[in-house]
Amino acid sequence: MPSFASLTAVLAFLGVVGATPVELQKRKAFSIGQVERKTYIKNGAKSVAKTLRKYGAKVPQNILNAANAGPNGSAPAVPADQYDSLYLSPVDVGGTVLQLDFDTGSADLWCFSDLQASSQLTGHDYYKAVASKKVEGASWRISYGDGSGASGTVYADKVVVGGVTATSQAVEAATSVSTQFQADRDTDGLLGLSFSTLNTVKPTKAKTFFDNVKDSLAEPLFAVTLKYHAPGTYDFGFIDKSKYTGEITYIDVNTANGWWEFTSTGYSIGNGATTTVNIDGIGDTGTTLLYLPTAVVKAYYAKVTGAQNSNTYGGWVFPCNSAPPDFTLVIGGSKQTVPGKHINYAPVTTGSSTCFGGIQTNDGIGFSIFGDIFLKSKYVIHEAGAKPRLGFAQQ
Ligand SMILES: Cc1noc(C)c1CN(C)Cc1cc2n(n1)CCN(c1cc(N)ncn1)C2
Repeated sequence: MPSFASLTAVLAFLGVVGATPVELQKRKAFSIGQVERKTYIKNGAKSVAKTLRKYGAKVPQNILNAANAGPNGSAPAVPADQYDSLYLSPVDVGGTVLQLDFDTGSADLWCFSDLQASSQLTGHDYYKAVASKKVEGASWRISYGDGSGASGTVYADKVVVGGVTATSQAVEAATSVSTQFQADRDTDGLLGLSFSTLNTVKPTKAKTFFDNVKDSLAEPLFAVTLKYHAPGTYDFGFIDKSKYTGEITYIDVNTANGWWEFTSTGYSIGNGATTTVNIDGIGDTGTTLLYLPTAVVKAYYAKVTGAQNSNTYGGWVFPCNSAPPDFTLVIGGSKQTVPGKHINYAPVTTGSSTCFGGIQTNDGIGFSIFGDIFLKSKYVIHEAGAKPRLGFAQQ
């Protein structure tokens, strides 16, 4: 049985030989102009990188460099107050720079806008909605765990974060925001970095900024460096070796609920022994504190002098001059330690000698939340792709 190659050769030969002399004379020399496809990748290395990613393969650094892939970018994450209750990053939204709270626990990019009553805009920068950019028929409404929320309409506009541009990002312009956001003159809106399945735009969900830009980045990832009482960064498209020490430990993410959800397999307090227990939770930069199962929280505060679970203050408190112990979570087999001083969150009221704990129970939430108290000592890589995963390293 002749091989496919030999058959092909024969057919090719017949193609020419099969033409009679008259037909040969009829054939004029001609060329077909090639029309460049818009999506044609001019850069071979970029094409190789795209193919490797498509099939879940790691892209070697030399190919990444040759692909001069990018644009990558970095934005600062600046504490909004002295207690790191939230972090704000500058974002160019349709030509105005707004201070947005990058939130890996939600998927809406929404902002204060000139569609709101002007009384709600005092002290804010806000998005100038342009009628020609309106997404007709689209609306959004979001509520957060603390009861705050906002709602409005949708515009397609250019958004730039640290030099990385989404040319047609769904910008969710607020027509109304809750009293908590009206009282907070620092936050001009949020930039969601969870999975786009959590987006609230109707009738058609919108994509997050990261989903819109990830294929243009050198690598489909962003890395979060929140810091204790100091500015950190959100890096897009690259891993910055100067921002962490030791090894990166990766863990697979369960995306079924739209979050960066994973399971820790245990914990320890101070220099104590490790307790093996599965703790399912979400990485969430938009949540200030670290919310854990009641048994874990009780075990922790048993080691803090004067700690009590206060009805008055709605959570675990202790004397501000206590020295709470370190707290360690086991993630992907590695020990991820939170320094004790990070767990002294803030005085319960200004000037009080009673402080509110950075670790609180996840009662009523249904899962744990690894919020800023946990994150601000870590370098956390959020990698998209066929199998999204998180990478953890010590800062
Ligand atoms: C001021 C101030 N300082 O700290 C906060 C919080 C505020 C309140 N102020 C209105 C600011 C505020 C309230 C929220 N945010 N920002 C972020 C979104 N929220 C989330 C996100 C998420 N992933 N998970 C739970 N909630 C609630």
